[in-house]
Amino acid sequence: MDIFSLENVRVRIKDKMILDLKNRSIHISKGDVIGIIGENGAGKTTFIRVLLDLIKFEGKVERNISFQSIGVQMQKNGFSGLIKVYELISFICNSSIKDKQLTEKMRDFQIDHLLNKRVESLSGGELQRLTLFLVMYHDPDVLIFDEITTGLDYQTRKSVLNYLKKIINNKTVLMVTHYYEEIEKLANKLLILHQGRLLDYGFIDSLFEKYEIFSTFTLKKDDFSLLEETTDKGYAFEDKVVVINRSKKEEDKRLQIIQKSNCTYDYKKKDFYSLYKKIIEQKGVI
Ligand SMILES: Nc1ncnc2c1ncn2[C@@H]1O[C@H](COP(=O)(O)OP(=O)(O)OP(=O)(O)O)[C@@H](O)[C@H]1O
Repeated sequence: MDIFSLENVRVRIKDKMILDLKNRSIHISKGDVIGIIGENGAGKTTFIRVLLDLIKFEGKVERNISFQSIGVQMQKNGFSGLIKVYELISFICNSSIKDKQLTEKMRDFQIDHLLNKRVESLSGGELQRLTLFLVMYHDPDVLIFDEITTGLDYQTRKSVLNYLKKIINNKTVLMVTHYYEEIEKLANKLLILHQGRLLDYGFIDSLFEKYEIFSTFTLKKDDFSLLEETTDKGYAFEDKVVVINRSKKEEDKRLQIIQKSNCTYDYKKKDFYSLYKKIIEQKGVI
């Protein structure tokens, strides 16, 4: 069953088209966990705002779910920083802060010791735990996260991700992110936007197949010459080069060369950086 379906959606602000899904239809089904990616200004937040009816758009959006069943974390949460944590919780949860069930849940999210703090004084990790608690409190069927781990340190990000992995079971999830590891860990579908246009949308495994990425080797720039005879190109990335193997046969051939030379390399079965690069390239947007 489709939870959301979009046809021909366009968002125009003044004369600028900031989301243009003309002639495109997008179906989001129950149980999909979708990573939404694209560079800054690609239209990711606008897409989410369309789903939630928070912005004026042309085209058609069907929602087979009530807004009460959607839990949303947005980049700008709109909480006043001056409000105390316990005030915010009792307001959003519509319950006394002393309620037994509420207290247990707060303990689960490790926010029970933050109740008397002002929201503005919370650390990034504390604020994200509080946000997740508020998003999850009514146990929504659909979860929408707009950069849930941005600004968190490595350790906190890891623990938020582990937590998300546990809670998203059987839920439909849309997550805007700039971190490929989040997609790798959680998502089964990918939606790629670029300058307001949809570049592709589909199951991650199908996209890797469609764009012929079987695996990748990442080498230091100086070592790329070793593989130059086996490929016409690599994707430069910081001081490294990524080489895409289109098949197991190509992987084996290159692995032999790499191992003979003793150079250091990284191997990835699902390299989202290469997938994104290839999609951008094939759609002619660079
Ligand atoms: N209210 C607005 N008025 C004018 N332009 C807007 C408005 N909202 C968004 N835009 C523009 O629309 C484009 C898409 O914005 P959006 O926030 O959807 O991008 P994004 O992909 O979420 O970006 P980021 O990764 O930086 O959060 C941007 O160029 C942005 O400046």
